[in-house]
Amino acid sequence: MTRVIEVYDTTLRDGTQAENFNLSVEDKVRITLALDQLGLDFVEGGWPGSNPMSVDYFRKIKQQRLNHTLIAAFGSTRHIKNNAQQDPNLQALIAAETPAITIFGKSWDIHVTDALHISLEENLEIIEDTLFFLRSHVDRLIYDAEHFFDGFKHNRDFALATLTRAVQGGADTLVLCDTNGGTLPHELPAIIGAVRHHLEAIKASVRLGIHAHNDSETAVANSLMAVEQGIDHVQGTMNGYGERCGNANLTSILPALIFKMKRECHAGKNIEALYKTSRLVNEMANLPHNRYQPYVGESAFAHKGGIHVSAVTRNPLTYEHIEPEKVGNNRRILISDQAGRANILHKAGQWGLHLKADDPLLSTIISDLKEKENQGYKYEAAEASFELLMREALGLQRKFFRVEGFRVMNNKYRIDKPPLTEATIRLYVGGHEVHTASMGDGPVNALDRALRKALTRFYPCLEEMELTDYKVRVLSGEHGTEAKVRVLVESTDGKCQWRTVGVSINIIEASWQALIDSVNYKLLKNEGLLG
Ligand SMILES: CC(=O)SCCNC(=O)CCNC(=O)[C@H](O)C(C)(C)COP(=O)(O)OP(=O)(O)OC[C@H]1O[C@@H](n2cnc3c(N)ncnc32)[C@H](O)[C@@H]1OP(=O)(O)O
Ligand SMILES: CC(=O)C(=O)O
Repeated sequence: MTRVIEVYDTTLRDGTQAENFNLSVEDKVRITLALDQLGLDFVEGGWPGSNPMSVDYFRKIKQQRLNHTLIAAFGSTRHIKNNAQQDPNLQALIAAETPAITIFGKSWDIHVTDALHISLEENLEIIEDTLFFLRSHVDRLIYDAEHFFDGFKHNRDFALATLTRAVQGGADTLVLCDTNGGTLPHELPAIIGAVRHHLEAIKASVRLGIHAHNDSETAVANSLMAVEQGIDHVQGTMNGYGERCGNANLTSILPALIFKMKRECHAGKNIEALYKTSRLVNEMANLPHNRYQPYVGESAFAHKGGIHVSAVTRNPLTYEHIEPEKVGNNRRILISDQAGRANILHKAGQWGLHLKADDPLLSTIISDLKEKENQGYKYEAAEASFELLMREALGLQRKFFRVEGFRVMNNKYRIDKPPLTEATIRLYVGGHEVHTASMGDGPVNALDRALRKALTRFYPCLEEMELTDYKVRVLSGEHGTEAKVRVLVESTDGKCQWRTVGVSINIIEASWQALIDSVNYKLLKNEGLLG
């Protein structure tokens, strides 16, 4: 009989051992609540013997109502100098008052002799009596057999003996850890088979688990292979954070278990929350979301090549391994020089523009797009500019204003003072000539201000708009300061965001193009002309 797979998250403990991945106590509590919503069985909150923050977390999480998740506190076997009752680490674990405790111990003989400087027999003793001491204090007692796979390969009898002693100490779950992440999937069946055989021989009735690190980039594959071999407790972290190259990534493991291997696990009940939970973890850690991440990355279901888009719009199965909505993600169609008719028709439909497959303007739009991309424009990240380009081609662009010219002056009047920048603009709105000037922190800021000053009395909605990001990319390094630049501008009006692009050998001209597109887009939006 196959058992329900237990999923154990260690983002808050092993995840925070990753470089640059740091969480406050409040972040940890928020992530715990989200993981509970997702339906994970365990959340390992930290090592209470390690730092006051972990202690604080265990105190605060007790005040929260969790629907399903059991909180686990983590620590090592007792120190050789202490007996279990007096070991400060074990005392801290009990004080955390969690329903589960996870203890890691050494399985690899060189760790015992070279890292702990104790004998193999002493290591067996500290495993057994640590677990024995903790047994009565918790519902679930989990033993992480650190470096189990390496230990097994070097000294099989000793590695197996550590498991025997963990069982004798009262562990209900034995987790085989690939701590250095060097094991490959094909090695697992023989090792797990030997462990199962050993446990049967000693008549142990325990769950077997896996905890894989990603140093060979096989942590997810190893975890899934372990499940194939009958393991029914899987540890990992959200987005794969963890010491060095990370841990097994639960955002890949969960959908694979549920949708592909058809295994039952509680997290399956709310798997459509996977995408937002994965993003929440990154937001809490103030890290960018990896757009290429399987299942939960923004590009995981983004189609760029014309051939792909054509097929996917006819039947998504042609280029998608699962439906994006199943994990809370969505399909995206990209616009670039690799687009074909299907990409353009899809965007036209999305934006409410009437364009038929046999309309000759379709070819005009595609050739305009490819010519512009060849000049350096990139519409993938600036769809608002492409929508304007399409409207222009379809004769749907409104002329809100006509610019006659602009001038930007940068005056470094004293070498020890910041420069003063001023922009002037001359434009027409209907029959009115408008001539404005504005100072700014820099040329783009001065232009932006002068443009709004000129237009706001005709179009007050521009007051709601602000530029939120500005990126410049040099397109060819061959001509030094004469190289072309691409400017990407991100704008918002508090309700939505849009991105526009400009390209020129002059950075101010490129910025101006992106700025003008952004303003035009906002004006169209305000008139309800956007789809
Ligand atoms: C595989 C893993 O990821 S395990 C988790 C690793 N995570 C961390 O290390 C983060 C939290 N760690 C910490 O805050 C600190 O390392 C502490 C509080 C645990 C220990 O700090 P310190 O007492 O200063 O020791 P230090 O950090 O140098 O660690 C080495 C000590 O741990 C002992 N130790 C290491 N593993 C074990 C173990 N499984 N069982 C018992 N003792 C152990 C070593 O024997 C050594 O003690 P010694 O110097 O008396 O021989
Ligand atoms: C326990 C653990 O984190 C490891 O062995 O990698």
